[in-house]
Amino acid sequence: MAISLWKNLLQTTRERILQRRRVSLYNGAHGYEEELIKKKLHQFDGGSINLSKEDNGIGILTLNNPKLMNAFTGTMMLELQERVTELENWKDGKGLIIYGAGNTFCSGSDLNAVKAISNSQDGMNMCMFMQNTLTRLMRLPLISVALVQGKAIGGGAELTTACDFRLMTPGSEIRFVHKHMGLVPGWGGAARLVRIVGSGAALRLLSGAARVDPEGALRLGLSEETLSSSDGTAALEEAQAWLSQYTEGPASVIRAVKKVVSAGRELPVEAALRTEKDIFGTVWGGPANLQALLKRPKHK
Ligand SMILES: CC[C@H](C(=O)O)C(=O)SCCNC(=O)CCNC(=O)[C@H](O)C(C)(C)COP(=O)(O)OP(=O)(O)OC[C@H]1O[C@@H](n2cnc3c(N)ncnc32)[C@H](O)[C@@H]1OP(=O)(O)O
Repeated sequence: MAISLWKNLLQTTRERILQRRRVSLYNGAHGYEEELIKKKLHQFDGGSINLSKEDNGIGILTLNNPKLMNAFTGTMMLELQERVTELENWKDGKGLIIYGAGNTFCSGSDLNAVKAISNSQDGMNMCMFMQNTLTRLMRLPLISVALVQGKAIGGGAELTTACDFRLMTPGSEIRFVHKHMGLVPGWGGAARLVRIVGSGAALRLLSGAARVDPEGALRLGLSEETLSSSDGTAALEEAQAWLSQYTEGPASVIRAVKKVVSAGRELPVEAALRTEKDIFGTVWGGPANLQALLKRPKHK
């Protein structure tokens, strides 16, 4: 009993060390004054970001502003940051599904708010806030899925790229409309899209502002699967079933798997190898490893 407690304490300590290595993308040195930005965003209210943490370790995050096609108001951006903090502290979490209310994903920033913060400094501040938040979302030690129903437009398209996977329903579309707004992605969507589909396809999607349907997304590697149902509840159940095949197993192991892949995805190879070593150290001789050694499973 004492050994098991000691090992859990050791694992938690190691996790805290690894977690401390994560730093915010932007800080004061970049002119990022978070409290000022939050005060500004608070002026634009409406909608909500809801989170349900299921017993199976999968979180369901709902973009809830259906009257405006789930466009992000300022307060929804603040709530997204709060939910990401909750998810960072959810130690039993293994997976995450992000979807929109009303059978549609998200149509980007609330254009009413965008008009009010159209000066460069406010725009840059919103950009830094959302890049910070979506980078933390991307780095969660949970396997994440964007369930795209209806439309993922502009910032909504960018939000899908902050997830590990995208699942689309029949008739849905992902569209980076930024060019038509006289913009480029600002929530980190360009940097992530290049890593998902390659620079050539990313350049075509951004410069062409093309609609990407489920078949096109499969061809590009932007979507993993086209679900059979576009109905909200059925599509969410399908997405949960799809994700469950990857989150089955001890949370400590699933979270470690996501961490080593995140390291491989983002770090130079030697830093990735050292991080992999550190994460390996948190599971080697851990409860799941010792139990497996006792069972001696045959991997037929
Ligand atoms: C870095 C990210 C970037 C930024 O922050 O600058 C952005 O994301 S900019 C915003 C990019 N998004 C858009 O430009 C989307 C604009 N909306 C549309 O193109 C359409 O609404 C569409 C294709 C999403 C859906 O079209 P549909 O015909 O199915 O529905 P409606 O257009 O009638 O929309 C219903 C209702 O929602 C309002 N709406 C939709 N999107 C937004 C939005 N982004 N901001 C504010 N309001 C939005 C739309 O105006 C309708 O309301 P109504 O009162 O009936 O006019």
